[in-house]
Amino acid sequence: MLGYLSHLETGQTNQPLYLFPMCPHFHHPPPGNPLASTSCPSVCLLPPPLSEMKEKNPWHTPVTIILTVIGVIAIVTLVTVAVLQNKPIQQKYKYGIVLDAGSSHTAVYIYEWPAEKDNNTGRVQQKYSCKVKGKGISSYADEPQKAGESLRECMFEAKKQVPKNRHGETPLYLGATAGMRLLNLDDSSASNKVFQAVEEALQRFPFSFQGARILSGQEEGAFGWVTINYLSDRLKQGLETTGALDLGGASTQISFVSDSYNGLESPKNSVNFRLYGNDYHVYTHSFLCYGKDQALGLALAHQTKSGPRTITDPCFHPGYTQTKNYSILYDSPCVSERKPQEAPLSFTLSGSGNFTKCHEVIKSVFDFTSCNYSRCSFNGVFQPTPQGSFGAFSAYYFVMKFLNLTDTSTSIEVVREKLMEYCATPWTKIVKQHPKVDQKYLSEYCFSGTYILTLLIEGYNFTSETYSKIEFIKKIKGSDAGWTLGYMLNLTNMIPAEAPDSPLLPHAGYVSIVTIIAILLFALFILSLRPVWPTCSKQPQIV
Ligand SMILES: O=c1ccn([C@@H]2O[C@H](COP(=O)(O)OP(=O)(O)O)[C@@H](O)[C@H]2O)c(=O)[nH]1
Repeated sequence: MLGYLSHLETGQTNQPLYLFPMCPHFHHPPPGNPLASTSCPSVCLLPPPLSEMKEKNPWHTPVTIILTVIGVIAIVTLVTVAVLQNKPIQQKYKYGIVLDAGSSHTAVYIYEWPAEKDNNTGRVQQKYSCKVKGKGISSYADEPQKAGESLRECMFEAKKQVPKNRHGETPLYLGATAGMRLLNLDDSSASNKVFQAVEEALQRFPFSFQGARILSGQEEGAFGWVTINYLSDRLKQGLETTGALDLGGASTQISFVSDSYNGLESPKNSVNFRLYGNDYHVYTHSFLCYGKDQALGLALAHQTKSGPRTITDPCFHPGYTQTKNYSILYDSPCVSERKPQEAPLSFTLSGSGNFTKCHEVIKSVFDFTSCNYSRCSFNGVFQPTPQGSFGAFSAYYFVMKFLNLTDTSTSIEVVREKLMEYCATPWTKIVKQHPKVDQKYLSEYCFSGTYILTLLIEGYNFTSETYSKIEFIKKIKGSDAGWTLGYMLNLTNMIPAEAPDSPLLPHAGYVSIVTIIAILLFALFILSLRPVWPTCSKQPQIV
């Protein structure tokens, strides 16, 4: 047992001097009773006489002190180096801008991704979006300059959103869809002038402008499919993919992977991708003129074949009336050839709000009779049976959200009943219920809802079971569903064909393991000094 009272050895003081460096809570014994058990609860190290201390206490030998200091420094260095070496580089971002020049409007999207992750995607996300005021660029055919001007406000905003030092290296793309496809069909010179005007306008901004062009329907469908599968991390993880349903104003796209489609039957509907080491054969088709605005035109053309002055339209609410100009309606190349001879200037449309009849009118704009393939959707277009889950976005979402029909666990029969009730609601009541909604949009929801249901069920052959696998979506993880992100990922080569080498451990895991090992090493080092540890006893000190 080691227990030392210094005064006995030194005899220098009357009051004993207790030196218990290892027993910090040990207090001086009560005066007059130096032997009484004191408050040191258990282990006590009574120091050796000062003269012996240097020899007997290993903590005080220079070698031990030096070793301990070196050990601590080594561990601190190891952990610091590990942490710094593997610390993600300060989050610096890169940016890409895509303008979606749709038939009804243009939207500007800014994407950002960590600068060091250029080639290891799954990290690109939408930073900002801006809806350009006014109509789509195709509606400026007669005054192309205004198409360029219309983009300025959102582009100035984009300039503020992207840090100045990144402006020059930020790619800027403009992709035009069905509105410009139609204008190009109708009047290619007007379409070129619109492009010239928007290019001139975009070149004035400090970004790296990569050109403006019309996307093919196939690209629009395929990049929408890439976007939603990228955002839901299905591509990177090699999971079963989700189909994409995109409804625009002038065209609509369906894209999905089917076990029964390898691209041999109707190769024009096949798009192949190799992404993150997986091969995808995607079926895709874009129906020009079957976006919801052009489909309404088709339905109206069907009802005005004979050039009447009035029509009773079942797709509009009872009490709704509108005068429409024949030449405006038949201006679109989707219906221009069907313009009735000797039609008056205009006709008056009166709503009757009858879902069943509206469904019949809408069905008449589809051709379900011709099919030269094993199976078709409509208009003689090959399509495998829908398979797996689907994300339905753009106007699908706007319309179904407004009608409160985004819950696809609701049976198709119930959806029909709800639409029936909604269409039959008098226009005055609808306006009262939605005073803030633009009346142009408001008047068309009965038609649009009925059109969506017809397109999905009769057009694409969704059944009660597969309908329930559709999810109406606007955004995924904060980024809008649409073709723009997929388009940019493709053009910037940001989805590698092969799976990137992933680090063995994520950064946090790596740092934890290094820290735990360092602590264990330190503990082992301390334990290895055990033979030379000074000991302490619970027994009271007897002097
Ligand atoms: O808040 C909104 C915004 C858009 N839309 C409709 O969604 C469609 C989107 O068309 P876009 O111009 O984007 O598509 P494109 O025809 O060029 O593919 C159009 O019918 C719009 O009227 C809508 O119903 N609500």
